[in-house]
Amino acid sequence: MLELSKKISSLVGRTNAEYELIKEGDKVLVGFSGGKDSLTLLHTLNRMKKVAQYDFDFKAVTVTYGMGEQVQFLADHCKEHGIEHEIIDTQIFELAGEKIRKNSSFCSFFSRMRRGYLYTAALEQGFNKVALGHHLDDAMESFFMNFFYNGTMRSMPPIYKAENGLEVIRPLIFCRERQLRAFADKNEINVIGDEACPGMRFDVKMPHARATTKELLAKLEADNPQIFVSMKAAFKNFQPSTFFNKEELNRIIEDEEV
Ligand SMILES: Nc1ncnc2c1ncn2[C@@H]1O[C@H](COP(=O)(O)OP(=O)(O)OP(=O)(O)O)[C@@H](O)[C@H]1O
Repeated sequence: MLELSKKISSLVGRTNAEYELIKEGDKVLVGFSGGKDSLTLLHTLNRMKKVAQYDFDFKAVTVTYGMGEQVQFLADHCKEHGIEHEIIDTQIFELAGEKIRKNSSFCSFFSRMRRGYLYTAALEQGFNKVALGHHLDDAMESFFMNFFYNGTMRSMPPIYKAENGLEVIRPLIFCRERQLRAFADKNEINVIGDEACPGMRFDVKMPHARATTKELLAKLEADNPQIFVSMKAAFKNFQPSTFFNKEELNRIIEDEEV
């Protein structure tokens, strides 16, 4: 078994208990890109399965995009560690065609399509949960990107129910990206790169909003090393009555009148 830091295991254990992510009898399909995040997720669940008091099943699934990706080493890696694994080959890249040439939101296209394949596989094979490897840096970057560029305040919850009935879980949501990178480095595992989306493996740069947000957060953290602790606390201490949403404010007034 790979060496998993106690910090990651206990953080994931606490997140799991707090949000009831994985429970007795769950069947969890794990999105496994081969990147450091989903790799850590896979090995954390593998360990959890061995030590947890409750029984659950999981399986790793890798979606390819029809870009000539070499993913056999991921299948070999899973086999070596006794983890069930499936590769789903798709033509997402071809479908994206025009969008990628115009460089218009191809990342979200890849992500939406990939999600679709993961959901379909989960539903067809009787899984009730889909686990993704998003971490705290992802949640914060996503929040600030939406805040600064899209006019919404939204992020990535540890658990939610999709319209198709599947529950999507993010067991690493309180882990820092650097902890996950350290896990891959320490175990000398060859991981797939950190690109924000597969199209970037070719010639497209990291999307501007993401790059700017990442940089900004890194600068702020250099000034205030506790900033992620505060942001994480803020995400649990959300006070909608202090914003401008009229329905929310009306709801509060109506509640007070009752
Ligand atoms: N090709 C894929 N096949 C299956 N699941 C995937 C694939 N790509 C991403 N995922 C899942 O979606 C999650 C989020 O993907 P995204 O590309 O945003 O993450 P990432 O930060 O690059 O993560 P990773 O290091 O795991 O690649 C991943 O952690 C993984 O669980």
